[in-house]
Amino acid sequence: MLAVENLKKSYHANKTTYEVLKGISLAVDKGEFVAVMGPSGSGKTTLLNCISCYIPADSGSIRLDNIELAALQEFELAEVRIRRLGFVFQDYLLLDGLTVRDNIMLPRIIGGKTDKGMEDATDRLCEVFGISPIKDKFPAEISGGEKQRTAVARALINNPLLILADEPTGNLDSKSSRKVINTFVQARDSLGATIFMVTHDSFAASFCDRVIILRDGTVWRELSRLDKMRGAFHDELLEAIRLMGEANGE
Ligand SMILES: Nc1ncnc2c1ncn2[C@@H]1O[C@H](COP(=O)(O)OP(=O)(O)OP(=O)(O)O)[C@@H](O)[C@H]1O
Repeated sequence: MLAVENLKKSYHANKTTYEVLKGISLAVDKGEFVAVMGPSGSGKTTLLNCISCYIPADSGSIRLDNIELAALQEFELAEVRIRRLGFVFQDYLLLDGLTVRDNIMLPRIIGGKTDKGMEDATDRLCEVFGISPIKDKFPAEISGGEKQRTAVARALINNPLLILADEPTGNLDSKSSRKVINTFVQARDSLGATIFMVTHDSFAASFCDRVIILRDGTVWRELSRLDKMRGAFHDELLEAIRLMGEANGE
């Protein structure tokens, strides 16, 4: 589904070059829910922005369903963003002037696919995520959890190959965070969605199938949940984070 190989990216500021991604390789399989963690400055957002086609990498390869993104022209990358990727942001980014239903349909409208199928797909997503009763409301009239479910439904409307989520649990408490993560788990289990999520939140990450930990622009460690209980996987993540802190002399 997603294959990243030896990805490198530097920023240049004040005549200095900052090497941020130093040869990242990773893969995400169809139907997997994968988290990327790592200390501040380890390159998580830069990696996500490269996969999102927002910034070009310096070298290396990103293949999405066997399409090499580096080989695409700008207009083709825009097509990938609109049709092949779904995005979920920390602040939901719903449009205040549109109803829940219209917000969900928006990527499809932007992509020019305004057929009858769009309405059916929207209604189906509203049902899956339990937001049918509020679909004619506006964002100001719904709860935080309902906004997040709307945002995840919107990310799924074009049947994307991959959902990219940037800190979706942000500063939420663990109860709200759990509701958000349940929405992703439901998207994976009911709709076969593939999800790649950047997070600082080990609790949220402990619901994932796999967690990739970055350190200083490289993949430091990958942990798979396999058949472990969530709590045991959370402990394993906390221990890995502690070990990384020790290795950093913290
Ligand atoms: N546009 C830019 N120009 C110069 N340096 C940048 C730019 N964007 C990011 N950086 C630097 O690259 C490094 C990695 O940034 P990035 O945002 O990818 O890290 P991160 O792991 O997502 O951090 P955080 O957890 O704090 O969000 C940081 O040292 C940052 O200062």
